[in-house]
Amino acid sequence: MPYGNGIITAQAKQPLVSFGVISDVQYADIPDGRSFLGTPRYYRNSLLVLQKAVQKWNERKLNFVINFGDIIDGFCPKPHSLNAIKKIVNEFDAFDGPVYHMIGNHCLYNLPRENLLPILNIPSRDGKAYYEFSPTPEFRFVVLDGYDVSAIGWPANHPNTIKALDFLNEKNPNSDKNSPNGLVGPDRRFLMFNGGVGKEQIEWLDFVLEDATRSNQKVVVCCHLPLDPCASSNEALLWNYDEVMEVVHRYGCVKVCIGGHAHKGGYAVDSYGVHHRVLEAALECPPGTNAFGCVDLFSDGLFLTGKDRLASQEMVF
Ligand SMILES: Nc1ccn([C@@H]2O[C@H](COP(=O)(O)O)[C@@H](O)[C@H]2O)c(=O)n1
Ligand SMILES: O=P(O)(O)OC[C@H](O)CO
Repeated sequence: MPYGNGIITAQAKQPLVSFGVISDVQYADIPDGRSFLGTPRYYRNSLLVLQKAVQKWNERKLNFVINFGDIIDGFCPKPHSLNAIKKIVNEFDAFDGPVYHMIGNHCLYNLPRENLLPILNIPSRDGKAYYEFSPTPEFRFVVLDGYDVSAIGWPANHPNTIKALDFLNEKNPNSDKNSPNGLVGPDRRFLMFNGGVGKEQIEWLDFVLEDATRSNQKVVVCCHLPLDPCASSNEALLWNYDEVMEVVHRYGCVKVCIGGHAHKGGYAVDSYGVHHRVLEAALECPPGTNAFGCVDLFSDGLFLTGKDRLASQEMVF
């Protein structure tokens, strides 16, 4: 039995569905490097981490997989971006079931939305990348577009680019808008490599959660950018995580929020009992180690079985 002594194990039930998770693969065919703060990044090894993940997900015959974004790294030489993304999408496609992708900042450093979304098979209208799916009648999964209002990915003259640049100018006094210098606490999220959820998406979220509540469904919210300061570094948070969480808390149906982007990962339960899990990055796995997970979803909780650097976690709803 792979699980601990929690309630889920004690009931020894069959999961409703089981799914794979991975985040921040950030593949590039370039030598190893480091983040701005000096953390090692293994750009080529992340491909091996993904291959190992797909092998495990197939062995376990999981129902679907969710990729939490940043499929390739911003340092990927731009003439190679398209091939690098296709290479990683092909690796995901070796999984024997549906794969749900979401966009991260590094995806958008490489390709504009209009080219990226079809490759990632993200259902889209006007370049927007939020959607939902229901793999079992009891649950809905909402995938948010955290770069809806963003200074990256949209054409330079797009209203969302202009809105994002105005917002950054208002919130971040540094000339390098990726620098959090002088910003305090969660205000350190007002960085160019983050983004926000726009008004139309907020309204859509409200509609979906109201509908889920009426249909007696529970909801898992997925977003590349984390939604809770206690589960993430301040620098990685969604610009308007507070506004999104206000909508989430209006309804009791959201049980879990899962994200990536903050590479060292995290976990917290907020004051409304919503679980927040930020996944450890595949990119930061030294060769020979891994970071991916298999999630068993039950009506009253889930169990995330993590591999190596991705911590296991039981969440009871
Ligand atoms: N504390 C920080 C973190 C980042 N930056 C800037 O963001 C860029 C990307 O950072 P990575 O961690 O992904 O390497 C980096 O080049 C810096 O411009 C920062 O200023 N302060
Ligand atoms: O994935 P990156 O390079 O955008 O890094 C994000 C940072 O970890 C957020 O603090």
